[in-house]
Amino acid sequence: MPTAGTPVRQLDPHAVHELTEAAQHLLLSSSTGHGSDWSRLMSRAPDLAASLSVDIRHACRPADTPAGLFVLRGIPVDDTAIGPTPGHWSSAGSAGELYDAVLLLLATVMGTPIAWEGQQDGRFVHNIVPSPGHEEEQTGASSTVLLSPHTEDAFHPGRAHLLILGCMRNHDAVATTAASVREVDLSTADVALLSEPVLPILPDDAYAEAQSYAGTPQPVPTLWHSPTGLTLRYDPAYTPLDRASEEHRAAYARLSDELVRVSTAVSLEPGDVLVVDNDLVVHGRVPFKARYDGTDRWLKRASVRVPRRRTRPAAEQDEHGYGQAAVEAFA
Ligand SMILES: O=C(O)CCC(=O)C(=O)O
Ligand SMILES: [Fe+2]
Repeated sequence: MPTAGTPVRQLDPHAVHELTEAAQHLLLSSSTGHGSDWSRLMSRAPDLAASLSVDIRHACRPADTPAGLFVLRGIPVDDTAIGPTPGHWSSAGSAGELYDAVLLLLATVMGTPIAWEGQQDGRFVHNIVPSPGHEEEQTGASSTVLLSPHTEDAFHPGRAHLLILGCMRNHDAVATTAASVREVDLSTADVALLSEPVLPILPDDAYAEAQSYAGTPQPVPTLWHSPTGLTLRYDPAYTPLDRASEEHRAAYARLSDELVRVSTAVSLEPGDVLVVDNDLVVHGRVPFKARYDGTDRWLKRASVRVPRRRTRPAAEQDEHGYGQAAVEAFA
């Protein structure tokens, strides 16, 4: 069970049936005989998503509490049928592709799915699995370290508005952590300091190519007021804090402490779909010991842009994004 306090939106059996039928239809109509043609599949997703019932659309409405997240529950996962957990994203192939299609449909109801050429081969649905040799990284492939709270793809102006994590398997109940900026208690002075563009956010280890980008990293604000309230862009593991003044660092540390204070742990169960507002909520993961025997924790991840959402500072339009481009589905 997710920790008490996480809003859970239960899908009824009828909605689940409808969703899985639509996902199966999407896969069948995009089958090439040896896998799925994902560009064909993506092009068919909008019509199918638009035909889904009001129950599903209602379940996909924006997060409506300051926690900025919710869990969709009720989708069954057959632990045997999905096969072993892949040892690395690059060997996942079509493993669990029914759930890729389910996540893409949900993502399409919520907005426009995005992918990154420089990450997981440009796939729209990523496989998050612990991988040998990556145990201590600050990426989804790690395990033994705390994956510290972060905004997803914080280095980039095209980052997702919503992050969707679908659970395939989680035998050890390893928790995802989440903390909302709308729940922190910070002084007006600290908010003002952290609203100044002082520090850049560098590309994370999942983006090898962006890390060798030759341009100068551009400083960005950590906090700002958007029309809906306080909003953040935060990834301390990739922020060169030593470039800031002592005063700025102290304010940043107070924000970090507050995010820890309000943090919740969400232990996803198979079939759970966690939807996180990436403008309000930072997420991470507690440390765990990988099994590396085919029964490891396995999540699917999709990223969504919400058309016409105006939560980002105008100055972001001038950022170079370290040469990376977010690829929008149906563009
Ligand atoms: O493993 C998790 O629960 C979250 C990993 C993560 O940060 C991500 O998938 O973006
Ligand atoms: Fe993440």
